[in-house]
Amino acid sequence: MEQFVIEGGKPLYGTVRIHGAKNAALPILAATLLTGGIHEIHDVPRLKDIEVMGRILGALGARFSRAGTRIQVDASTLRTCHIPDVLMRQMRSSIFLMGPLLSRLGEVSVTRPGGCAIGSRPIDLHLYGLQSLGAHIEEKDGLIRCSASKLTGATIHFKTPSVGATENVMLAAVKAEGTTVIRNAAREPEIVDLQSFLNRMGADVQGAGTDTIIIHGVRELHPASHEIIPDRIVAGTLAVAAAAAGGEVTLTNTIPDHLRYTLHLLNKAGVSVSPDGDAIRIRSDGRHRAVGRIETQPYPGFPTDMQPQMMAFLCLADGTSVICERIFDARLKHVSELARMGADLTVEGNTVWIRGVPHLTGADVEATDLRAGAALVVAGLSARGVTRVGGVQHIDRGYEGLEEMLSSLGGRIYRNSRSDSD
Ligand SMILES: CC(=O)N[C@H]1[C@@H](OP(=O)(O)OP(=O)(O)OC[C@H]2O[C@@H](n3ccc(=O)[nH]c3=O)[C@H](O)[C@@H]2O)O[C@H](CO)[C@@H](O)[C@@H]1O
Ligand SMILES: C=C(OP(=O)(O)O)C(=O)O
Repeated sequence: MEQFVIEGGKPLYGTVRIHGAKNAALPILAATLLTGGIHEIHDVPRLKDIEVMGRILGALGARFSRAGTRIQVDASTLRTCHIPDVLMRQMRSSIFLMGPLLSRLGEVSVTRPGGCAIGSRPIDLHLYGLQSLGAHIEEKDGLIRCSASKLTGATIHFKTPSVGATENVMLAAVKAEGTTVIRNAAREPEIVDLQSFLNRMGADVQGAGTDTIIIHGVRELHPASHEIIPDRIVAGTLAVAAAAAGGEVTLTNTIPDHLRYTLHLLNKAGVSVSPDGDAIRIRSDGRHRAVGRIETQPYPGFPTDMQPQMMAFLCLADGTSVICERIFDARLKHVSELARMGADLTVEGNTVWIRGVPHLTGADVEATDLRAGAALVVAGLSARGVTRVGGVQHIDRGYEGLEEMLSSLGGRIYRNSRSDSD
């Protein structure tokens, strides 16, 4: 098992380019199954989840190849509609394959997806959406079989906005007969990116980024070329790391508007934030103030995927901040790890009171999921002494070479193999 070893207390200086977004790339790669021919996707990060998606596409019969940050997929040779359980379990995004397989082959069989252990994460909205388009769904002995002789457009009203369910329905509906309307759709930028890719393939999708998406079914799609949007969570994590450790960092290849809420909070805490075109400059002396009460919300609200990192930052703020996690029911596992580093945190239900302390102290901590791991890295960079963060495999799901990006900014962080006796 690997760990990050971090010598904290060093300010960060320099410029770093933000890679493409995992959460945009994954549904777009799933979309390549909708038709045969060679698709070309650019700026796809090298991440564990992308590798798993490649393995799934390969297991389904598609050809998947990477050259640098460009991925080519050709699904002309798609030969099965079954995804083995061992692959389904490796990430949440395996569920995105349901929509395209149903559309292309008229059937799909999967088991429940895996993903970060951050809550119960049901799939009822995915199944409701596909059923509304005419799919017959049966779940028996852990296997979900979904079939449809024909998909027909429908109006789908989600009881809560779900990023994944919105994307799955878009993927299934682009070739359905007639018009599909998704109401109370999720509005995340990654959904807008999926819409752009689908429209490049010849689909007719409008409204992504609002709560109503309208999809007019088309008969044919064709392969397309597309560049993935920058990862707003990676950018947000580096911004928060620079704010916590102090220094001056410029992030390039960003869409500052996608980070609006995170940047607003940093500003409120007294950090200097200057967006300039596709760049964002963060300047901080490492001292900042509490931000009051914040709640995670669907986009454009404060993102749950930034909650742990923001909490790590606020541990060092002057005063008390309160964070309420409203999207996932078990996304506070970093709290006990931050406490090992001297953070003063009190949890009640899904709400955490964060009383700022003058400094954190290096400790041995464990990443239990992707963003919890990122939060511990942020804490380690700003702590006094040495922090060892275990569970690096979770961090590798969402950050390409996080330690290299931070080292290039002067952070003292390196990857180490850990033996059980350590
Ligand atoms: C690959 C990807 O894009 N992952 C992101 C996606 O996950 P994901 O798409 O899984 O998250 P959702 O937007 O679906 O989840 C939002 C809420 O809806 C609930 N829900 C979801 C589906 C369902 O069928 N039933 C149901 O009740 C969830 O439990 C949660 O409370 O959006 C999350 C919320 O922004 C992010 O944290 C994840 O990083
Ligand atoms: C929770 C996340 O990912 P996933 O939905 O793939 O588990 C995340 O990116 O923070």
